[in-house]
Amino acid sequence: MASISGIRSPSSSSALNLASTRSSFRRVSLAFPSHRSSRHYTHLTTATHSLARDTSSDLALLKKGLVKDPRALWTRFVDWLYQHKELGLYIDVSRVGFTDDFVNIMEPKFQAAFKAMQELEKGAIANPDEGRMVGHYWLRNSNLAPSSRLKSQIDNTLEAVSAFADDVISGKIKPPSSPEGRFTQILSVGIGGSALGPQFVAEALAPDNPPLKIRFIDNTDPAGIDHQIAQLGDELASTLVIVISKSGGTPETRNGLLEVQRAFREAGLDFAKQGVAITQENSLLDNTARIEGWVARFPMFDWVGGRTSVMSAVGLLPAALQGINIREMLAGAALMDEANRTTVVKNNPAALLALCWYWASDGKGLKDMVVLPYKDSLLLFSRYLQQLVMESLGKEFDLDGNRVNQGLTVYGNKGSTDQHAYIQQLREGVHNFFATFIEVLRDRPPGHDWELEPGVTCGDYLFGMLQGTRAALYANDRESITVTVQEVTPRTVGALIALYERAVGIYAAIVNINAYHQPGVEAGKKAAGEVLALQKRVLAILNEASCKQPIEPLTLQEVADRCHAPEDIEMIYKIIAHMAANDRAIIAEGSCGSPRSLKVFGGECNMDDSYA
Ligand SMILES: O=P(O)(O)OC[C@H]1O[C@H](O)[C@H](O)[C@@H](O)[C@@H]1O
Repeated sequence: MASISGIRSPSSSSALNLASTRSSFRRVSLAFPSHRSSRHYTHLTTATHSLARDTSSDLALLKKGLVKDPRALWTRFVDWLYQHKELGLYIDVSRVGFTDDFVNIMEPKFQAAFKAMQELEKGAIANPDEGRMVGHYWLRNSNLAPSSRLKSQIDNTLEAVSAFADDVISGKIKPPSSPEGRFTQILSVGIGGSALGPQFVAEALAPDNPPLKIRFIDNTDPAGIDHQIAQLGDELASTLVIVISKSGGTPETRNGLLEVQRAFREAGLDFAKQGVAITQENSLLDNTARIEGWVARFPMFDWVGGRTSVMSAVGLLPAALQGINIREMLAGAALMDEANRTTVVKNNPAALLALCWYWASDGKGLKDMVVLPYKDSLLLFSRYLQQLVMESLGKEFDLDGNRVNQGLTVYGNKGSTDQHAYIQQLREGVHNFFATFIEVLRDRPPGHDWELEPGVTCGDYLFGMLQGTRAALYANDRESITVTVQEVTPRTVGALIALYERAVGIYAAIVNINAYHQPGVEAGKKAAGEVLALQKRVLAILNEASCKQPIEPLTLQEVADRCHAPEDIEMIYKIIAHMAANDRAIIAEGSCGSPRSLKVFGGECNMDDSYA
């Protein structure tokens, strides 16, 4: 059957192959100058013909772009509004322009995705490349765990985390040499999934005066580490250091630990009496903590990925120590998981998000997701989602081995702050995004509000800014989702995390990728290792040169030749520039601005340095 532009559409109806549908979309769209209207048009064109529907009214609608008539929009709003009563959470997808036909086309894909999620929850090897189960949903409902052994691991860990936190807060477990007689600070050392969840939860939920305050070392930046340690000052003596690493071998985390241990030594403190490890059993970190006799060790499980580990000891222990109700967080997540098990797309909150993501980004990440919480405490949500979404969905190959270069870019900060930064471009500039507003209805705890002008509170302004931005973006054909919660509580934060975890899982199933591995991360790590190995050779050559009488400054080419790595001369230049800036290489002649002029030797004469 022919579409209106004369291009043939895919023929089957419910079994419609979205990949071929997409290629038809693309060809059809060439006929239309406006990207927005062409895309709407093409979706409908293919859909309506393949499903043999009456298209006339929809076509007229699509030619006009998004629904703009206020009454029609209200109807769309009411028709599609999702509400989770118990959580007090709403999702409004009315400002995303998907059509009913698109929903119908996607239905089989969603049913397959729901099935995949059911299998995953039953313990299937949902991460085939790594041969692993994917069990973060069991963490908030251990009855779902596929064996009693796993269930008791979850339950026991939760008990142990709660008991340990209680004992630390009450002072039963205390640091050996603190005048305060109890722990007052947490220093969390970890990176990626071993930092982002705890950081988000702390920012969102820590009370103003928590029993223990938290700081993070989440990088191998020496100045950043020094800053955290300096800020602790004398309180280092009452700091509980939690080292978090699933693998137990991440270099940045190891470096953070070594730096902190050095600070403890310099302060005359016994690190082991203040150290806690969260890691997989028998990892390097686990063995170190066991041998050195750290205060406590908590397990991470093979079947929980770093980016979904916030409901394991990784997120729960730091949260509990800050006085955050972790059982409520788990309850919120469990309620959301339950809602996400329905197989009716319209009633499934995570599926609704996945549907919008697919529509807005053509199922290929062609548009970015801008996440805008209008609440300061949710500032880190977009940073948290960056790893959850981009490490899960950003994949080169699909499950069948086809090169797909999938992904969905996430960024954002908070409203209304961003209104004074980049909303200008969102409203009027390059149209390469869709927005997600996170709205929090409760402005302040009851009884604290006041009107800063007649009839208007500070929170009314924030509300007005959100609604105004949403409307202004939509008026310029920029689509948005709005997720609304009553308050930022452990329950709603747990629910939000669970919502996005599931949306990522469903979306990944729809686009047929493995959301649970991260092969791309290894390339950078491997290359970093090679750089450090080369650096050791460069250092040995330079130090040897500095031992000569007289000292023998070398050109970059000479260094490269002596390292037997002439092809690495650019990297050798960068290594030397970095070492020179840190007084470990001496520039005898020339400058880094003209690399060929450089002559260098080592910062110290050390003939013991060897290189292979
Ligand atoms: O928890 P760790 O094993 O130290 O891993 C920390 C992070 O490292 C990696 O680079 C992975 O890509 C992340 O998914 C992970 O969260």
